[in-house]
Amino acid sequence: MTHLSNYGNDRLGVYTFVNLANFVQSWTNLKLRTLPPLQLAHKYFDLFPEQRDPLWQNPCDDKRHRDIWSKEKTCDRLPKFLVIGPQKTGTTALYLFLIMHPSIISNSPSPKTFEEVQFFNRNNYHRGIDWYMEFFPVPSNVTTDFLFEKSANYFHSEEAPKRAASLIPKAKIITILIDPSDRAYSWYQHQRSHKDPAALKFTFYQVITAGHHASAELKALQKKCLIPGWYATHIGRWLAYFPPYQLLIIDGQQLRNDPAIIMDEVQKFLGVTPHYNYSEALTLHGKTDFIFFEIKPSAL
Ligand SMILES: Nc1ncnc2c1ncn2[C@@H]1O[C@H](COP(=O)(O)OS(=O)(=O)O)[C@@H](OP(=O)(O)O)[C@H]1O
Repeated sequence: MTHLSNYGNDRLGVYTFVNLANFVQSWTNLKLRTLPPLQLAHKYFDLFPEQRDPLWQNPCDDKRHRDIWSKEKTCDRLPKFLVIGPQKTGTTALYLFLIMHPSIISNSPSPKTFEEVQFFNRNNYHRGIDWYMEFFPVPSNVTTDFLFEKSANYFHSEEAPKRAASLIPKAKIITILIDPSDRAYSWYQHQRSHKDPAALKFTFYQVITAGHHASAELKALQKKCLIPGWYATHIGRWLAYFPPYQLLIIDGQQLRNDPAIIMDEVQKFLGVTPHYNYSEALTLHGKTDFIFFEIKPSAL
């Protein structure tokens, strides 16, 4: 985009390239050849395969980019923080608590990806940032409104940290951890309840103890079950792209037992205003397996 706008509409650019080509042709033995645009693109990506995967940056971070971007567009429709998972640690509970806050606004749900946008980890990324920003409202107050997105598979994604850091480098990152064996078991039960044929076929014991000689199906299930639990590896990857003060690790057990204290910590970490009184707003009814709460207007 930048190159097209810089050179395509720029007469000096065309002049420079024509003369450069003439110069090379006259003074070297290099044979210059060209191809139709599509074939040229294929050729280029054959030569530089690492450049097939784009890395989107915030168009508003550079004045030159901002100047050539459409006036109808804004960069304010990007999240200020991400809840990255991992799955089965209480991310839905945290999401529901967060959206109780008057200044915290989630993305609209994606019908295709079970409500989560899953932009940074999957091929949705290739749909581009306009596609992503469509999920977010234009904030009524850029300073005080906190847009966010929860995609629980970002946590263990190889690509997500690098891509997120490129587009939203100042974003805060929230992760929840529980005992990885509890997480794995909860995930396995989740798969069974969703009638995953492999999870229905094998016991949890078989899944976690499968060795080299196990069937490909069982090994694949084991990977999906256990890999998100390699907490140090995944957090290390996020920390390679985000400074530690932008990362909040929540104890999932405490979130379950004492959500108001955790939500106070989250508010402080985000720097969100006004302070929302979760102690008043959340009325837990003794059961920890499900989320029960009442929203009290007096909480503000
Ligand atoms: N308030 C609160 N705090 C912490 N944890 C809670 C809370 N409420 C529910 N849960 C438990 O969270 C588990 C589901 O986690 P997720 O919402 O992350 O699952 S998912 O990835 O979105 O499918 C799921 O765990 P399991 O019951 O062990 O499967 C829920 O019981």
